[in-house]
Amino acid sequence: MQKKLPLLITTGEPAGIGMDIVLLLADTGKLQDFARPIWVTADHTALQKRADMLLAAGVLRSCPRWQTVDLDIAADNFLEQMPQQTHMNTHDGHAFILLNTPCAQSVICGQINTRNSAMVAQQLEIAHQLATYKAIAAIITGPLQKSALIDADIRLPDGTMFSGHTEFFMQQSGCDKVVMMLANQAMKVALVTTHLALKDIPAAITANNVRQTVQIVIDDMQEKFGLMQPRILVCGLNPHAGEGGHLGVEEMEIINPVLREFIAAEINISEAMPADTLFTPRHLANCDAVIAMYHDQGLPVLKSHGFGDTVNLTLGLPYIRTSVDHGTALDLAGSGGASATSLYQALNMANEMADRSIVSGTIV
Ligand SMILES: NC(=O)c1ccc[n+]([C@@H]2O[C@H](COP(=O)([O-])OP(=O)(O)OC[C@H]3O[C@@H](n4cnc5c(N)ncnc54)[C@H](O)[C@@H]3O)[C@@H](O)[C@H]2O)c1
Ligand SMILES: N[C@H](C(=O)O)[C@H](O)COP(=O)(O)O
Repeated sequence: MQKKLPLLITTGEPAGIGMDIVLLLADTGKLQDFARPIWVTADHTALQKRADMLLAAGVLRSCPRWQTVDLDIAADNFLEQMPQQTHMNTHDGHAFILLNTPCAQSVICGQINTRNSAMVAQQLEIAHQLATYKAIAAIITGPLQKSALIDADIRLPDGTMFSGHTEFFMQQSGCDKVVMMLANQAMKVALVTTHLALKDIPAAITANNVRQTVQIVIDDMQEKFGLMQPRILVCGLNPHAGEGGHLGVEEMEIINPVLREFIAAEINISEAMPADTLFTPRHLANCDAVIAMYHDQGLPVLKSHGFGDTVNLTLGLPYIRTSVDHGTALDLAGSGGASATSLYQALNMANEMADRSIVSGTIV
């Protein structure tokens, strides 16, 4: 039988709860639910220290066992070495394989230290390289502190400000466009724009952006969720979807002409709808995905229906990437108060997508 490739978890900001939630799932045996090796990127020393804290807090029953691999990321043959590691799995008593990504300075819970931000970025680089090389089935990201990477002057590959995992993986993969989607039991919400200041959003609502977003949502609802004829509802940008042009013209001039192209092609999609009433049970009952124009139009509604139980995923990438729905929760790091449910859901979704996908003839 073909071996299944690993799921890779990046723990993100070391002062936050990324390591805590991995340890919590390891302690309860839930990392074994996926019948795949689990690889984790983190600093070995910081992880051990966090485990000790959680043990002392009484939230871990025992210290999870893991096997540490010291990576020589700078080595030319870094990627060639990695597939040989796939024989290491979770059946030998280890909860996971730790790909050690050392911090520059020791980690203090809840205290951002921008000297450790390069290590956060390095985790993303490793994840991208392993996914591109098809050494892993999927990337599952823990939370990072965007402001820390910005303050450390860590930039996206195109030299612009670091704004999130979504933009990082998009640029590293050479994609022109990807789509942020968050999903829970209540709904799936995809965004036309991601991490943009409110004042910059209208200019980003172009016909091309709307068209690319819709197409990626259709393609990935089919490929990643197995929904061959997805039913999609689309929010307008303005109050009351522009009120016939009296409260904004983006719906009439940009959004609806694009949506009519898809309707003419017999795609089950709405024209722009007033966002205030779109998210009501009557509409949601008859739709597979909502497309919102911007971050805080869609995500607050979705998170109010299941924060902590939601998965963030990136559509349109050449590999599978899911994520937790929450941030670094600096206030909870090391306390045992963090919930690991979103990480579990993100692992579960990535695993299901990997089981469904066939990459280069290899079942991942
Ligand atoms: N996936 C990601 O990398 C990601 C996602 C969202 C936010 N962020 C970043 O996180 C940082 C902090 O953002 P924020 O304060 O707005 O959001 P946050 O999610 O870190 O915290 C919001 C509130 O929710 C609580 N909380 C968060 N996760 C929890 C968990 N697993 N269990 C229990 N309670 C939890 C926190 O204690 C806090 O009270 C920002 O830099 C933001 O950009 C990262
Ligand atoms: N908007 C995301 C959320 O609410 O979960 C969060 O900022 C993370 O984004 P990235 O996955 O791009 O880092």
